[in-house]
Amino acid sequence: MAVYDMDDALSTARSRHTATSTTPKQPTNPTTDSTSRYDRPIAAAQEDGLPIIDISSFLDPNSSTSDRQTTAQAINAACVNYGFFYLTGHGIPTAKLDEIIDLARRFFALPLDRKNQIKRFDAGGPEGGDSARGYQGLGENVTGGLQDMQEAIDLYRPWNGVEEEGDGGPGTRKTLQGPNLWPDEPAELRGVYEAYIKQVTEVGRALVRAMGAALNLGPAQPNAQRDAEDEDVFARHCDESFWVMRMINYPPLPPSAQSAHADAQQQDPNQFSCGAHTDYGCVTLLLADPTPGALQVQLKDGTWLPADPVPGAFVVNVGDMIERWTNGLWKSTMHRVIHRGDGGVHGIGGGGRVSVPFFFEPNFDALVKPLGKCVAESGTPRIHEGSTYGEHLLTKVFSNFYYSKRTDW
Ligand SMILES: O=C(O)CCC(=O)C(=O)O
Ligand SMILES: [Fe+2]
Repeated sequence: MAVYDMDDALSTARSRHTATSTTPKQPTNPTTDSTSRYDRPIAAAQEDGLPIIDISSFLDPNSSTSDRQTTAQAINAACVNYGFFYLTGHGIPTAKLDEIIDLARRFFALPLDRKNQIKRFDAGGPEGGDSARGYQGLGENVTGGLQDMQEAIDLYRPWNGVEEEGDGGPGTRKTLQGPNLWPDEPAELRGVYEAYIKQVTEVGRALVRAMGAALNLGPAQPNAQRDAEDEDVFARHCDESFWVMRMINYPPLPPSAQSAHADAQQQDPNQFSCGAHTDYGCVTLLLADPTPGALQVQLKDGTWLPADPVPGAFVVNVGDMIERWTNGLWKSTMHRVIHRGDGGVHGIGGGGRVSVPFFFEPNFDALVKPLGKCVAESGTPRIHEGSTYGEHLLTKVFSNFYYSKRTDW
């Protein structure tokens, strides 16, 4: 990563965060023609689930142009209608995916003091934390101001820029500039995950190439400029992807205080395993255990569709940066997780649901602004003046953690 002025990025991020936190949120996926054009796709998803897309033609250098076009068209339809789809043909064996889930589950089954050996600490503090990497216990993650019922390890692309001294003086760090904190146990976790990150990064690269083709941006010219608006524009801006990977365990949500005495089925509507949100970056490749009914995706009519796992497939969604690049032609769709524990118990961990999302993101210093062709096609003014992915990420890191823990969990 190129040298990056962290202080500038941080102060821009802080002011953006303050400015946006008071702005009412736009309705999800507004469309001018939501009663006609989108009726059928909504009904289709409600009956058949989200579309399934095979990405193999963008991973195979010998695939035919027509196979790639078919895939690209399917991606465009899925992104216009839902912003979510299942991805197959990625080439990562199902046994490897199962191992990733199993290793995460084994980590979460450890006693809390062992998990806290890789605890996330605030940047600038004496523990050398960077506010982002490491283990966070139940209730530390916050979405929309509410605590999520989850524990997680957060890993990021290693920081390749200059490492500056944190605000607390020598030995302290700036936000995101620390090393990843890998657990010692299970001993094989780190090696297996590092190999997986390489594989899933290749899938992310193929996916953003397919997305450029899906938008019909036209073939890349040899020696094209980084910001040339051709079908490789996303791939160039993600060539040093500042990826994020989370290992998450969601214990079943507890019954609310009132419902414990009244109707046990009735649950606190303000409690979420992960509150409704959009993802920050480019594309998310979500791997989850087989628990049904946990992840829900908001359709354009406002209803919530369960996105249950399909064996061997990733659940993919586009994030805020793709929405910005496409000037809203493809929306970064709201989703949430509600795991009540009635879907059965999976191995160790007492009914916890485990997922491992991989966020394939733009480069930290990638300047993301609406593409001219998408602005013209959307027929609406530019939705954003443009800023770096790093600035956007920092606003999210600041709004994501809860510093005074609830004690009733
Ligand atoms: O665990 C899941 O199913 C989704 C997690 C998620 O949406 C996220 O971490 O952004
Ligand atoms: Fe998400």
